[in-house]
Amino acid sequence: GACCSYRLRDALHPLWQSPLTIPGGTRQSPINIQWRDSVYDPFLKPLKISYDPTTCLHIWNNGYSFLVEFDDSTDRSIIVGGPLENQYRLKQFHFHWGAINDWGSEHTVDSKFYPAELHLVHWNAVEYPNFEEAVMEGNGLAVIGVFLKLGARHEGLQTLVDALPAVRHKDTVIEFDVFDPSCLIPSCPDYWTYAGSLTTPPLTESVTWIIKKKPIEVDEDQLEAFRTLLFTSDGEEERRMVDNFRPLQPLMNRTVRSSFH
Ligand SMILES: NS(=O)(=O)c1c(F)c(F)c(-n2cc(CC3CCCCC3)nn2)c(F)c1F
Ligand SMILES: [Zn+2]
Repeated sequence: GACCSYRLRDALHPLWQSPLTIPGGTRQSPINIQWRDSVYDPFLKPLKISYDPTTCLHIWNNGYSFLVEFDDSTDRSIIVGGPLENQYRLKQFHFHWGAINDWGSEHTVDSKFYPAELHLVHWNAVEYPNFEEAVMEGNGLAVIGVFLKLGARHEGLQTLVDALPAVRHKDTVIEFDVFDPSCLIPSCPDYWTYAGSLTTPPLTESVTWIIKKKPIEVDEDQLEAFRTLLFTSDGEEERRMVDNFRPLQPLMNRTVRSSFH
């Protein structure tokens, strides 16, 4: 009947083609972070981040976002502490952004969107043999989320922006051999944390999310540079890579904890 076709049409988001809500999903991402409902947890440790810039490998356009990938064959770029029981290895980082500055982030804070959001994806190499297996386990991944807001030009981001024309089309890649992503993470230690999922296929419920309270500032030209990328391969009809964020998911029976009062 009309109702179920409406639900089905509504659930198949054009970008992902797969259902937007995972049947039986109880810890899906992204979510709205209601600041006053977050619970201060005094037992949360500071997050320790140690990246080796020479583990950077390449930038590639995978048709959802542009990913900067790292050599995760050793423990040279890791995070530990915070809400995490183990240390996690950096695998890649990427961004989500909007067609205009009014939206673009995946998480929201008190229902406010930022124009973009950075995700640094790490996996639990203590307990699992590789990233692909870790993606399927409840404590397999840890993703640091950093909001981007419109403001001053970000010099560290500019080296990335300068490389984007070379990965304009889907499935293009360029070598990117030295980059320290900690320059993209605010020095303020405050974060929220909650149990969630990948926001792209396979949408598995394997992510401990660590969302930094403080955004980084980037300027209009840098956001516009993201919007010059394409979802499409060379030779296909061009579709601009914008609005590559998943809609908000129900909080269900979850509490967001804060590392700060
Ligand atoms: N937004 S997010 O939640 O931070 C986020 C992530 F956490 C990810 F892990 C990925 N991810 C997806 C794959 C394909 C793999 C292909 C082989 C099977 C495992 C997935 N590689 N990394 C991702 F694309 C993404 F957007
Ligand atoms: Zn992401």
